[in-house]
Amino acid sequence: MTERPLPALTGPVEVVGAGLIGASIALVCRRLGLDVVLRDTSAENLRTASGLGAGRSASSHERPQLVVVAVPPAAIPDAIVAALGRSDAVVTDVGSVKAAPLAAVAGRVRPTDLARYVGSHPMAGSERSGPLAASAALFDGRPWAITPHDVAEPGAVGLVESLVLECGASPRLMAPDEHDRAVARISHLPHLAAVLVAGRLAAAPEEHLALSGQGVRDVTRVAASDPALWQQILEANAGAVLDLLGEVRADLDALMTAVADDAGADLVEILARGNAGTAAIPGKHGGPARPTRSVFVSVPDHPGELARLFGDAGEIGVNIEDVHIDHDPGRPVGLTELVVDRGRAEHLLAALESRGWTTHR
Ligand SMILES: NC(=O)C1=CN([C@@H]2O[C@H](COP(=O)(O)OP(=O)(O)OC[C@H]3O[C@@H](n4cnc5c(N)ncnc54)[C@H](O)[C@@H]3O)[C@@H](O)[C@H]2O)C=CC1
Ligand SMILES: O=C(O)C(=O)Cc1ccc(O)cc1
Repeated sequence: MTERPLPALTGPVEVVGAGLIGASIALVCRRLGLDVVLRDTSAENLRTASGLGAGRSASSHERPQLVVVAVPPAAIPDAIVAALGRSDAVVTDVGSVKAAPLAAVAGRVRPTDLARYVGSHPMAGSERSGPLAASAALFDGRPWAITPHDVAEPGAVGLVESLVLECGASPRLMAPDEHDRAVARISHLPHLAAVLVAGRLAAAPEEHLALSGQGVRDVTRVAASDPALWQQILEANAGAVLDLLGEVRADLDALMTAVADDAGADLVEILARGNAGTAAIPGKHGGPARPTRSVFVSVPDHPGELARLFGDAGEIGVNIEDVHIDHDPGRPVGLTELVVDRGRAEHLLAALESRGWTTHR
């Protein structure tokens, strides 16, 4: 991303908040052989994260090179201020919103200390929380925003960039305000859309739910996330989220009119805008979106079968872009969706069938 040499991440790295994101970063740092120091207000999460090999409990006299604040959004400003006061380390946070915490910190620390703080935000995670959901592979190939403020030290920005690269992620430098508008669009609004759709399901008749397929699962997955976390995220980014919700409200009115009036052309235009939106999402590694197609394969519920399927796809020479497994515990097979390059899908289907796999077209 930049031409200048980046400062090496040598540790110790201190992680404040050893939950999903914090423990995942800690696991990466441990894998690099760095000394990792953990802090958490939950003794249980601290014990679990240490037990998973994410690091050791902090003592009273740590001298970290880098502190990563990974606590819930509402606790972030206090935790950054405390970290800046405890040592002379570079401090970053991984919070989902950047401008409001920065303003809160800037009002409470000296400019020389503020210079050591650089916000960041990994665009990776899950609907699960806590250290048991952590993984050193969480950030592989994902974008990770770095949001320097005007007086941030270049060396501090560089060290955060080094962390991002060591985590296997792709650093994207941007201003905090711009970041917040971006995540309102690509994360917070999608989350709320998922919540609204999922909200129609909780009290739905069982025979309706029994027909659920992959579509409803795709659209609602993130709605399973922790409501307390999301309440804090939305509160911190209310302005940008409200702007988009206003646009969606207008779209919803237009959609209702088009459906009610049987206005086919208007409806097609609205649906086509959805096509354009999905096509605009870049490919996984930041390149242009490549058209993909899903190939569905029945996989027997035996150890090693999934590995055999992946092995066969590899021998057939087709790269798997993404995978979803729909496993019904009551049945001896799982349905596996392999997302592959659209131009290679037919070849994969035919080759898998010739190797004895049951596919679904
Ligand atoms: N969940 C996700 O997918 C993503 C979350 N984030 C951000 O990362 C941060 C952490 O989120 P998760 O790891 O998902 O949450 P989590 O709930 O898994 O972990 C948070 C941890 O912080 C601890 N904690 C709470 N208050 C604390 C305090 N004052 N001092 C020290 N420890 C404290 C909790 O005990 C818990 O272990 C949040 O700010 C969130 O916005 C960023 C990207 C993705
Ligand atoms: O699970 C997913 O796909 C997510 O999108 C998780 C997520 C949650 C919060 C963030 O700030 C960033 C990513």
